[in-house]
Amino acid sequence: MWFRRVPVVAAAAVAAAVRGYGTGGGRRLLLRQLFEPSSCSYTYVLADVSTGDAVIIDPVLETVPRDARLLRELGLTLRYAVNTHCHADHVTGSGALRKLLGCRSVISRASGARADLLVGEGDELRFGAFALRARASPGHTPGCFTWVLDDASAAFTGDALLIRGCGRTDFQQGCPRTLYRSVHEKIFTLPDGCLVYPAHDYNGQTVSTVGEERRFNPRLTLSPDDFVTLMEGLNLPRPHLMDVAVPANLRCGIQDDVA
Ligand SMILES: N[C@@H](CCC(=O)N[C@@H](CSS)C(=O)NCC(=O)O)C(=O)O
Repeated sequence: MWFRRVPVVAAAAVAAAVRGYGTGGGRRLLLRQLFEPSSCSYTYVLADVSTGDAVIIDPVLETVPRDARLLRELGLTLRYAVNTHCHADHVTGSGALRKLLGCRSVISRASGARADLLVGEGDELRFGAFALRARASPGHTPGCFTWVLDDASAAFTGDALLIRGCGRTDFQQGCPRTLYRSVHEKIFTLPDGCLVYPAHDYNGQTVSTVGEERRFNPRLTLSPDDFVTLMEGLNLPRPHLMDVAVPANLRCGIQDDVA
């Protein structure tokens, strides 16, 4: 709720206000960034160190064995397997993780995909003393969501905002004008120091900050009209797995045929 239409000037105050959520007991967060090389995808594991409750963001089918092993080794209980959106370049691992570990799969209602939990703006996922809150950030797809840690110290931006880039807008009902508005209104309104963790990187970068992207992102620092022109002229090749990935991901987390 507190995230809705936060003006830039109020962002620091908002961050301070929400630090009260579960921080009194000296909570400790575990955060792991994991990489899948064939699609250059990042998967994130977040957990409350004290309780062992965990969330995984954007798992990839091929790396489910690795991720499940890590969760088991660390003694974590996976509560949610979250998809920031219906990916077009790889099959989600949320269905396989659900089968293996009994977690609940999550995606936005606006994605049109199936999952155990369909979320909307302001919804939150709690894990131990922590929570992730959902901010709709459509444009790459209509169902894209950015998940923000409750103290606004980190944002998992999916394909809406990449490091010095952004998601393409030329398929899956993508819209450059919508993406521009999403990033400016829903991500760039977070505190400068908020860490930006994207779903992909193609240049070996791992993490950025809201302040850095607001200043240096070569696409999102353009005017809205110039951004639209740039995005409409990208002419990128289609992701090679698109025809397999999109139908599989629309069955996100509840497919019986993907082990
Ligand atoms: N070559 C890859 C697909 C690369 C790609 O299109 N990436 C997407 C995100 S995954 S749909 C994107 O938005 N890229 C933005 C950009 O500017 O490159 C493959 O074949 O899988």
